[in-house]
Amino acid sequence: MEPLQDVQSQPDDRRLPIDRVGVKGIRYPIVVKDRSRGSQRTVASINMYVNLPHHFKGTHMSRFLEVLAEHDEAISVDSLPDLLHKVQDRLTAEEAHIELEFPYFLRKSAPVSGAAALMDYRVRFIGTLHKKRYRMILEVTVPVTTLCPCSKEISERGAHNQRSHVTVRVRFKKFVWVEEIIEQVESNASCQLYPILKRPDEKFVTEQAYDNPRFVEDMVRSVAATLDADPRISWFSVAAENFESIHNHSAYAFIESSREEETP
Ligand SMILES: Nc1nc2c(ncn2[C@@H]2O[C@H](COP(=O)(O)OP(=O)(O)OP(=O)(O)O)[C@@H](O)[C@H]2O)c(=O)[nH]1
Repeated sequence: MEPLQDVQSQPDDRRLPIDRVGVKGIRYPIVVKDRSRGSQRTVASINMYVNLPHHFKGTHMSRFLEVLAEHDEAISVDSLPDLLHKVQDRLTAEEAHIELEFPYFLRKSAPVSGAAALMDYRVRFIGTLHKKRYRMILEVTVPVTTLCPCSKEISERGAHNQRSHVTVRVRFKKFVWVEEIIEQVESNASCQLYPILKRPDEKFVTEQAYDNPRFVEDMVRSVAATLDADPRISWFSVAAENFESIHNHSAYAFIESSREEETP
């Protein structure tokens, strides 16, 4: 058989380097640290990219999957730096990026009945290796209940409330558990969510939300204050989106750490 053309390796004369090129949406089994059970198996959607200098026509996409396939133990936060190094080497790139997004499951017991089941949280690990500089962001999105302080204040009866998503991103110098971020967000909400609620539980969460009204601004300020006080955290951002029950749009607030992103 005639040797096959290696189009990707051909030159390109447009003098336009590409910041990120690679593969998106690979579904792959991973193992993540679980504070109560040691580890948890889940399935991630993985994106892998490298930079591409202007003089190359294309990157070698099969090599990203080869790096994954050759990684014979489960992929975890600990293996992220090694994976990034392997991608950088195999693709002879200056910069490599790996993003893992996956459901993280926590067993939660209802506040009164104790009825327990698993609840999922969206977690992302976003790793970058630029030359020899490794940086990683842990992102956790926590769904909670918020009840509106204004609605409660001005209404004779009840107050509008809704499910909200609070998305926390952190860079850390010392390990931070996913569970810690979840707890920080849930403890600052009008009320946390539960997979199972019997009637006594439903009464409890209804009244707890009413007793703890929170604007979207309250959510981001109280979570930001907690993260800012944590010496392990070198940078953070907090975004809160209330899926308002009285509008066909959301309320939204965002705070980013005033600290410079310290180089690890
Ligand atoms: N760069 C690039 N590759 C693509 C594109 N569309 C498909 N491909 C991939 O091209 C790959 C084959 O190219 P390479 O990965 O270089 O395969 P190869 O040349 O046989 O392998 P190497 O010898 O390791 O380079 C296939 O896995 C396709 O998925 C595209 O738009 N850009």
